[in-house]
Amino acid sequence: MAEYHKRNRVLHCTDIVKTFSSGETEVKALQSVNLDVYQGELLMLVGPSGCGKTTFVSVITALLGFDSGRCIVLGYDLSTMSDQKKTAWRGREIGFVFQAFNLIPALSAAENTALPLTISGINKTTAISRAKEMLKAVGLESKKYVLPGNLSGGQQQRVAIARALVHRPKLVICDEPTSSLDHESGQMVMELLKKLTKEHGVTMIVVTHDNRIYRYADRIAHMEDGRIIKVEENR
Ligand SMILES: Nc1ncnc2c1ncn2[C@@H]1O[C@H](COP(=O)(O)OP(=O)(O)OP(=O)(O)O)[C@@H](O)[C@H]1O
Repeated sequence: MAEYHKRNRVLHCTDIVKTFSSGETEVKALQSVNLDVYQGELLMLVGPSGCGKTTFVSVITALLGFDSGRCIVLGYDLSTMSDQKKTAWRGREIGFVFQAFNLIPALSAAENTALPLTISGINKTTAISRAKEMLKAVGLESKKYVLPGNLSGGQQQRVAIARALVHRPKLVICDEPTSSLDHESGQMVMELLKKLTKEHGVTMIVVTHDNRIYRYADRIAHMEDGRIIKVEENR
């Protein structure tokens, strides 16, 4: 039995449709997406290029609107929220990890990690102290004063993970977190994401093409042509 809590639904999407139009052309990026995601699980979203993965994670984090369907995320019905509420909600409840770590070169690991807190108005001393705790959780306590350029790719991604989690979001979206890493660093990053999911009760949705990391998923949602065609339990 998986360790996540099937009763606590973090995401509930039904019949999500999203069409992009430019001039005469229309692209049905999401045709009718249905998906439930539960608290504390690591769900991987996989599928061929262009099948709609980025569009879907943009919709569920309220970065992109949708045409029809229902999308409840962490108890919020996204179709009824104002843009201002969406921005505040996203900053508070969601963390993002990207393929390109997007660290600021002139800031130390601790300062980079602290950014979401300082941006939200928390004073610098408190922010740095919480950032250091988070760096400890990702195994980088000794690198807290080091600049990103002096860290390996795997270490930079661990700083990016610390930054994504420092404000204690309930949902973390990881977009190809291992694809710019070598095999060993990729496995370490996935071990870490899995551990943080279980220890902090956070829910992770990992978009990936990297089948070497599928074994870290609790479930794998397969997407094709704007639909989720299959969700597998990973035993
Ligand atoms: N802003 C946009 N305007 C027009 N079409 C778009 C836009 N964004 C995405 N699309 C189209 O929507 C479809 C789904 O794209 P999406 O980026 O969600 O796929 P993906 O599965 O994330 O692909 P990849 O794995 O290559 O990142 C594609 O046909 C894409 O060309």
